[in-house]
Amino acid sequence: MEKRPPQEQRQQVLTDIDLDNLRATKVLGKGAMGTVFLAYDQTRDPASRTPFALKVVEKSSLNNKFEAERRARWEIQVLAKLAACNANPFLPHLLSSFENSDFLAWAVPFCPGGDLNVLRHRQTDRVFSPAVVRFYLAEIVCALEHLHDMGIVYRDLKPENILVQQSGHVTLTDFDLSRSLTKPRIETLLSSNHRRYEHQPVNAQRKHNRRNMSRWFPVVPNNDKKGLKKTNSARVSPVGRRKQSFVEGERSNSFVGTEEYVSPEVVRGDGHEFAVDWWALGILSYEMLYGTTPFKGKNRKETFRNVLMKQPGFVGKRNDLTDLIERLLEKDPTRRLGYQGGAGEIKEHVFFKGVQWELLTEVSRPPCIPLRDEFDTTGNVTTGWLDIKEYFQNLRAPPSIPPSPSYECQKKMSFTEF
Ligand SMILES: Nc1ncnc2c1ncn2[C@@H]1O[C@H](COP(=O)(O)OP(=O)(O)OP(=O)(O)O)[C@@H](O)[C@H]1O
Repeated sequence: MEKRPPQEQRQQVLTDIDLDNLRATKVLGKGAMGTVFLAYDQTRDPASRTPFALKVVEKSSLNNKFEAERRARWEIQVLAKLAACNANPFLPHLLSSFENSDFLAWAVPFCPGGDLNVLRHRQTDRVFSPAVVRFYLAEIVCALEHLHDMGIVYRDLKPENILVQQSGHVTLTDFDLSRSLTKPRIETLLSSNHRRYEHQPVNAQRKHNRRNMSRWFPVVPNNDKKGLKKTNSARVSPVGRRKQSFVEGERSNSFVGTEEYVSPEVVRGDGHEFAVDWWALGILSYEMLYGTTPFKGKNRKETFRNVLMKQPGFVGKRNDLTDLIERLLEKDPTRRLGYQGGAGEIKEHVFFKGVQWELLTEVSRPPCIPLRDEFDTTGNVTTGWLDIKEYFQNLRAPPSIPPSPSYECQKKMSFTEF
């Protein structure tokens, strides 16, 4: 009889994986690029006690093979870096990877709680209380801070990419859109014009790209007339980025990421950097609070126009959270909270007053603790085994939709220790 694993997943180390030695129990999700399985390593873990998430990309199924493979390899690289730097508790890390002529696959810790979009839809009124928003935002700020310190812009922050771990703490997923701001790139940028954005017409602003380079170099004024080479770095390959949605609230992923989360500087086609993540944090905070994003229009054009022109609307009395949102949704990236002082500036906002940043993982009662539904009450694995290679052979049939995860949600939370 296979027994139920302990509540907290043990620290996993998978040195090598081979698809032939893995057993999958179900499909956890499907993205544009790959399929994510709940898997076990039969050789090292014959009792199937230590599940992990295995993302598998079938090379022949990729529309834009070169670009998609590049993105997959980049994601593996980011996850490997995260593993090497002793993983942040709110970021995943690479457990192992595998490649042959047909597949690219990599393993990361399993998050049984699904994503924040699913979780929000399970709440009364489909919104989180400000205390819950604070809990999750604090962890996400720490995750983004860690990535930015590594020189990586995440560029795909949205509830669907925030997963709930067994412990109830969150972790980011999906790094294929992320991008490194490398030193040579920064040097190139330094030779450009650093005039501050003024409130100018969009076309004029387009000429004044800028980056925050103070993290690596002191920002010095430079009179070089040549403008920055425009980066269309948020653009992704024509590979569709539509993510399978398991609940209401599905939204489309476009050539610039997810439309409702795209920042004004990206819409304008200006170069962009870390501040795009702080913009997305503002959209995320708004959606967690109100259950909708602030600039959503009837179509992409209207959404983008709203992103550029419209101010976010707030219901009811203004408070610390609405102030934070407003400051993150500053259209001019150079005036946006986090632009000058990075995550530190956001952590100091009054909404986070009292948060003990070093003790976030010590918070014993996160808002929701997922139930391990792949195990029945007697501790047996409830689902059958799935042959991964066979799954891809049969892929012509539509993928099955995984059930929503189960949660034990606390009715009331105490944030006194938080
Ligand atoms: N570690 C994990 N634990 C549990 N489920 C996961 C994990 N990683 C991914 N998933 C599930 O698989 C889905 C797809 O994963 P992911 O977003 O990484 O794939 P993708 O192909 O990169 O998607 P996209 O089209 O957004 O690029 C996620 O939305 C999530 O539901």
